[in-house]
Amino acid sequence: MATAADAPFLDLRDLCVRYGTADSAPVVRIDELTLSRGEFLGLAGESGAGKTTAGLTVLGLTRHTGARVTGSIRLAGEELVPAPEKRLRRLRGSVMALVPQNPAAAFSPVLPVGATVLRALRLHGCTRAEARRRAATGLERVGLPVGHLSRLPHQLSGGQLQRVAIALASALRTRLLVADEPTSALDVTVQAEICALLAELRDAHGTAVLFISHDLALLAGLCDRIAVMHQGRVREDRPAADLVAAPRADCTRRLLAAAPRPGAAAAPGPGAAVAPGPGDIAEPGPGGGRGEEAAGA
Ligand SMILES: Nc1ncnc2c1ncn2[C@@H]1O[C@H](COP(=O)(O)OP(=O)(O)OP(=O)(O)O)[C@@H](O)[C@H]1O
Repeated sequence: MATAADAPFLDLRDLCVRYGTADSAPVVRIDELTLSRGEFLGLAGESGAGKTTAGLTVLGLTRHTGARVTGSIRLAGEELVPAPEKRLRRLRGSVMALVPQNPAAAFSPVLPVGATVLRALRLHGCTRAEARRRAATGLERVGLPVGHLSRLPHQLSGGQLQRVAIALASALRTRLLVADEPTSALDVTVQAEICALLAELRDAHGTAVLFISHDLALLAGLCDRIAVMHQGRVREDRPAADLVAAPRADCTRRLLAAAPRPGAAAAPGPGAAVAPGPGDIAEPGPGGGRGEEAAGA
């Protein structure tokens, strides 16, 4: 018999996100998507596929932009879709957090980054001394001198700021990170360092990571599984190595073809279709199945 310990850490069911009226077309419609403790799940897809909307909805952040969310998001067994804002605020930081594409937006431009870090730690129950200790350990873990905490955001590079954001997640012992294209503005070397830090965070705290990117080669090197979205739906969700070695959905093939990278995931073979296929274009009906079926796999 399944026990609570077997249950996925994050479990999305029949998740539907709409903007506008209740009968507007959904921009996200995920029948099922799960993430285990300590797992790295890549969420891939072309621009507009719904990746960011899905990630922000998990954190309860699309409510603020007028989204209508229905269905179920369970985090460690707790249902979040109808959860009060106060509860979501508490969970953000202590249990789940966002590593954004542009970390500068997460820090006040007029305060030293350390002030933001210490404030977040204090909000989540740390004493002043504990907050200072954890902030210093977090900075050390991401390889930055503690003195960087007294710098303003514009005095740090994009990669350094991203490290501070990860140091904060580490200091808060976050259990779920939604990383939304966290390395897309960084050069390849810094990108690799940030990915290594996320892996360390997983090892230190069992943090699960939902890593959003259109770059399948990057995801293949980092993630246990990859789910590929197209037009709001998950078209395939499989172990990363299998998915890049033998893509099933047309949208996956297009992503692979668009981002070949030496030494990383192989581009599809010459026979692979890269033009939109029927599985991508056809919108399955409301009772439509999961991605692999929609992709004609
Ligand atoms: N606040 C909003 N109001 C209305 N529509 C929105 C809003 N936010 C997103 N959308 C729409 O939802 C769809 C999915 O957008 P989303 O940003 O989630 O895609 P994405 O896969 O993350 O794309 P990208 O890789 O370009 O960031 C798009 O059609 C977008 O226009």
